[in-house]
Amino acid sequence: MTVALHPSIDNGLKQGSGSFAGGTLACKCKDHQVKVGIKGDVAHNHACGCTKCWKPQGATFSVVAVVPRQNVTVLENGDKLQIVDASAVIQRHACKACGTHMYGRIENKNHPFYGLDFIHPELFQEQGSQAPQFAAFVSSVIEAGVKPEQMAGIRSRLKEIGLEPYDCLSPALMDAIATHVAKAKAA
Ligand SMILES: N[C@@H](CCC(=O)N[C@@H](CS)C(=O)NCC(=O)O)C(=O)O
Ligand SMILES: [Zn+2]
Ligand SMILES: [Zn+2]
Repeated sequence: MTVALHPSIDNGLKQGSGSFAGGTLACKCKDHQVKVGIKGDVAHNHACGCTKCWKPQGATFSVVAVVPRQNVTVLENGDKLQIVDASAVIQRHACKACGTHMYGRIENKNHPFYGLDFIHPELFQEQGSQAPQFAAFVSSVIEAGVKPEQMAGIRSRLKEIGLEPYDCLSPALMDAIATHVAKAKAA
């Protein structure tokens, strides 16, 4: 049996259209769904193995991407949203009823990723947004109960579908963070 990573990637990556104009994210409630409007395509879409990012039932990884915060608008039933952990760097706004994380926001203006919100593209009602590009925080799945001896199979399955596994973020994003830190220190 192949390793289950996440339902949106287990059958292979579905490439984005390259011209996704944005759409609506909907939570998993049967009625009074929380709906969040997103302008434009997502960026840096990736699988995340950390324990903080929201995953659908049974998934080992989250699939999460960023969009500029000004491109995110709560459209319907925003009264159902609550912040999961106000002390976290990323304040994840989740539906109180079904638990789905609708967007995660960084309020610390000095953070390297300030200005970007984190969203889960599988919640789009529309098709065509950017496909995942890599896998991050892969070793962290052990913290959620995966056995260390399962890791070789998980990493090889990620590679097989085209997602390079990293135990923090991708080199490009780690470089971006370090560049921000270096500039802040120099200032
Ligand atoms: N090993 C930790 C890693 C958590 C972590 O650092 N997650 C990254 C990727 S989402 C992060 O930037 N977290 C900031 C936050 O959750 O606010 C875990 O699995 O809980
Ligand atoms: Zn809901
Ligand atoms: Zn994460």
